[in-house]
Amino acid sequence: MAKPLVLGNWKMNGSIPANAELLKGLRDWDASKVSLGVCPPAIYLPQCQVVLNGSDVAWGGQDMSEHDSGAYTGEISSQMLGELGCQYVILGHSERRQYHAESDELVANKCAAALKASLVPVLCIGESQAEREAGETLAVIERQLMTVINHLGLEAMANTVVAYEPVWAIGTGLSASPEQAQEVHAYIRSRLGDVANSVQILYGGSVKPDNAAELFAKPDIDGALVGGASLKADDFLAIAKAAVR
Ligand SMILES: O=C[C@H](O)COP(=O)(O)O
Repeated sequence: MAKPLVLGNWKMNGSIPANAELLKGLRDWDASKVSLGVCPPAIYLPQCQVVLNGSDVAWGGQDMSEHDSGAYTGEISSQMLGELGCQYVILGHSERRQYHAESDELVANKCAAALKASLVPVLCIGESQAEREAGETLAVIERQLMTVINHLGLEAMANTVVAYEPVWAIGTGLSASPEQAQEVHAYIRSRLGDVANSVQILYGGSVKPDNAAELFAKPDIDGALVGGASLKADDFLAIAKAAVR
């Protein structure tokens, strides 16, 4: 079983002074039992690099272009994230799929570009409330996941992280129950063939210090992709401590 991983997705939050305070609270983390990382807005990546360099805490992007370079105004490339010392890049987050019309194919292309630049893609997949109510959860997961697996090949999946994020649980305070999450995580693992045990499968959606331990107690939940609760060092560290096995 891979080492647990707890990643913070700051989304479009932060400021230089607030980040300084938050990063100061995180930088002494000892990653021997649980890996920890933050994904700030891209403009704050240099600040993270300065503060976290030499620490056990990793950092990464929240998105990137599928292209290497060129006339793509507003975009950031995998190489640029690499230059800033990023280890991870979140791809296919439901907010990108919803507000920027990202398709499964585009997300698969971005995952391939990330791997080419030696970044670890954190592939986000998950169903909407309507899809869950219609009994389509596993069909949605199958479609989103298999588009990427078919594009990259199973072997390359060993260098990725998968995050199950039910859209209805994101930012709502309504986490999936440990049993609901475990069912989907086990399904994801079953589709990863020979590399299943090397892939960290994270849960995301209203993870807080008070529900993290029961989620992490499930056998196929290897950590969390944390939104709101990653903005306070104490809460984020409490979640990371709950992931210690
Ligand atoms: O990427 C993180 C997820 O969207 C979860 O966000 P949340 O913890 O604020 O619900």
